[in-house]
Amino acid sequence: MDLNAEQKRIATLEPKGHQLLKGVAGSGKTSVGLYRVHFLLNNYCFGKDDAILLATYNRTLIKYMAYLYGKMAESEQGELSTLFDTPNRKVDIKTVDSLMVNHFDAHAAEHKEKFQLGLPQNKSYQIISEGITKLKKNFPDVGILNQKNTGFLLQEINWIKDCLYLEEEEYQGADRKGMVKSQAENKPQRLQKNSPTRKAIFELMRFYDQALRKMGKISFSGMRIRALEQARKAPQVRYTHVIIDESQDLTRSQLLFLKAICNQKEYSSFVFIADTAQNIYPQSWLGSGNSFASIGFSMQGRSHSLSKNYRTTTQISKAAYSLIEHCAEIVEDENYVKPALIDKHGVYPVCKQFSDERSQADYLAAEIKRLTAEHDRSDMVILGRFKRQLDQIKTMLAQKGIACSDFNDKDLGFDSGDVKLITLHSIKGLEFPIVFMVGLNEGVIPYLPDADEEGRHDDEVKERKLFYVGMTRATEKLYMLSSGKGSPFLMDIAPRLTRIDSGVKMRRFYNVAVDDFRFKGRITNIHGAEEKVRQWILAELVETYKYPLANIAIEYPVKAFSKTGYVDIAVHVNRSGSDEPFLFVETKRRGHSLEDACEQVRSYMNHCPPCEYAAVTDGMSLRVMGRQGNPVNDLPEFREMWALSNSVQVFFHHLKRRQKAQLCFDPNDPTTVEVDVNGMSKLLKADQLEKIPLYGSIAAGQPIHMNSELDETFYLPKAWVRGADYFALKVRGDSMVGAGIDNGDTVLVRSQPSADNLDIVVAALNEDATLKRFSKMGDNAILQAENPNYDPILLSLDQLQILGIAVGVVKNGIHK
Ligand SMILES: Nc1ncnc2c1ncn2[C@@H]1O[C@H](COP(=O)(O)OP(=O)(O)OP(=O)(O)O)[C@@H](O)[C@H]1O
Repeated sequence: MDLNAEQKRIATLEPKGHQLLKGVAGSGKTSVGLYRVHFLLNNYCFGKDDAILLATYNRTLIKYMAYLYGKMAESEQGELSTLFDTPNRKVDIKTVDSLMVNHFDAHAAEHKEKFQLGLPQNKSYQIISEGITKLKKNFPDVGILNQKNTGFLLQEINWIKDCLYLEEEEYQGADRKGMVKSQAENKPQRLQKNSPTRKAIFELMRFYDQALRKMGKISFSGMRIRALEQARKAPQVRYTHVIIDESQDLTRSQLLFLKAICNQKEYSSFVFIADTAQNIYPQSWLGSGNSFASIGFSMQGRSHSLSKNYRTTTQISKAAYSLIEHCAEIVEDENYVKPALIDKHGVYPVCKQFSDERSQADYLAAEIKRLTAEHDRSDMVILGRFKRQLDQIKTMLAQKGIACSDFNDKDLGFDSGDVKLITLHSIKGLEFPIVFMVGLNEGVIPYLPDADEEGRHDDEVKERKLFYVGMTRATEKLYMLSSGKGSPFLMDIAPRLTRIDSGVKMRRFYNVAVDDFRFKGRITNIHGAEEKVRQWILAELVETYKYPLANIAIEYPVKAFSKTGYVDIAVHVNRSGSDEPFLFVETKRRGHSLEDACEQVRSYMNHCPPCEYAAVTDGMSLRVMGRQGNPVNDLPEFREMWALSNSVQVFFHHLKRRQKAQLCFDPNDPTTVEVDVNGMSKLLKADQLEKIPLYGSIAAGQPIHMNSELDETFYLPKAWVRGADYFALKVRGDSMVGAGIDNGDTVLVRSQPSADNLDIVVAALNEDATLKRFSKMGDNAILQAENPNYDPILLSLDQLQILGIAVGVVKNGIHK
């Protein structure tokens, strides 16, 4: 992978103080950061005390960086400096917290303290709960001191510390976006500035800290405060250049820590890499409305942006953008960068809803097994909002023989063979070819456990960003699955950019406005749940599958014995001069079982022989079957030929390649032929077709063109008959039935005077030409029929005149 010109320009800018590199997900920000390390190392790192720090958010991102660097190294042909394989004395690629922990340890040693870092969440909750009981006596009117708010209060305490509001006064005056609660529901109330509520919370923080200290413990936010103090006083290292990836998610204490360990040389530099659309943590400083100026930097004239998303396909990129494009808080942020598309086409994301976890897991298992034919399982990742969702999926998939590994396991690399399980928060910054987002349900994402209207909005924006982060991790295929009522975010993703299943053109369910309903006058229950599904399918048949509305009927009567049933939707097409039902669709309300509907529609199809396809759907799943009840992946698209009153369909079998195709044309104008190979149809016009002379019989001893052609016209795609002369011959008799060539068929023959053993040849014999299987025996030839009723013909080679070999057969005759 080569960086583009703009990326390289940014990566090799002369280091001059601080800079901001902003850009959309997948635009190569991390790649540029890595390249810049190489550039700085070779050009601005010669002093004895010079060193470079590339700071990341977590450990998995370091693994990811090694993988990205490897990709770049491949095309730089050994030019890139070694950063990962052997440690470089002058370059540190580390998580911010690991550096902070080192400083914290030094701080503890200096102060002769001993703390154990972190404590289980249930223990933290217990302490907060005790604090609430104790403080309630002093603050009886502060509603927020309620056992129901334990989780919120713990988060608030960590936020205060991460923001370094170490004095109550500072906290009392701080802007606190998104933490507003409703009194009526006995939930936390607005955290008004200079209020008893804030005083109570600050007191609770003191209580919590003391309790921890007594236990010999310290929280991560507490650790960071001490680390910063230590770095300001006695930094363990000083970096000439600091590059901070994912800086939008760092806390104030982390950012100031990095500033404290930065050297102040003439050529020192400090680069923030950020994407505000991907800010997902509530404690983050820059991502929560605070300016760079608040940490002592002015970015005016110092920012560079990257807008091309190289990671995902155009389809995934567009779908992800449609999720955020109407969210003002995201797109109106001054550092937001609008994505630009590059030409990387793939398949549309699948958006699918299930009624429960079990059916979601069944689908997931089937899809993983199907995809295993083209992908390694290590290419696949399952993303959940919560760890508990992933644990459940893991168990269910294990029952189906699919092993999954938690990505957070320390020893798990990118190329471990199992499907990986990762939470949405932990996948930040990474990428995988196939991403399954599971359990995207209402109440799960956005997850807003204790927010009221005002607070809800800010939290919801963060959750929307989290969803966006998940979507933008997929390089090739994205699945968005829900196992109950779907997340409202799914409805915000433009339906035209999603599909109801893989390999299907149908877009996922969407509501059609009642004003736009089709067949309005014939609907009995216009507001019925089933009607919504029918209107969606009708819209899809017309808009996606291109069936003219004139070819569609609803409540189509089908006589089954003495009863008449009514099919929800029937599509008819014009073939061989008459209108025939071609496709039946039964619709059910969302979540309704499809089994009965399948049975019903199959029975309709059986009582209506011309009908070739049947489909059933409840808006969540689509099942399509062929005439024999055989499953078919997708509905066929409308073919222009079906609009003609006289269209004729013939089947072409290529004898050599064993391929089949369907040709459809109007005999009055055979210079337009629709060719369908394996369900892929193409309309070919005169300049793409070759007229093939068609003979009824061939007189021996004459050049072929001396024979008289039949009136019938016969055109085939030029691509099939390139590079040789071809003619067609009408078959009379049944001598070749064993080769699939029947009386009345037409064979396509390549003119040539010789044949290989076992070719089917057209050979001049007596007065006529005959079609037989050829084999050579010394100086003789045997012409063998493919029908035991006929004897082989033996003749010497010099008696035999081969006119050509049969390469294909057109069934049904050319005319009907
Ligand atoms: N110029 C390029 N040509 C081809 N591929 C590129 C180019 N730049 C980046 N990529 C690829 O795009 C993908 C995303 O790169 P990278 O992780 O650096 O982006 P990012 O902006 O940091 O993404 P995010 O913000 O989502 O973490 C990687 O697979 C990378 O190899």
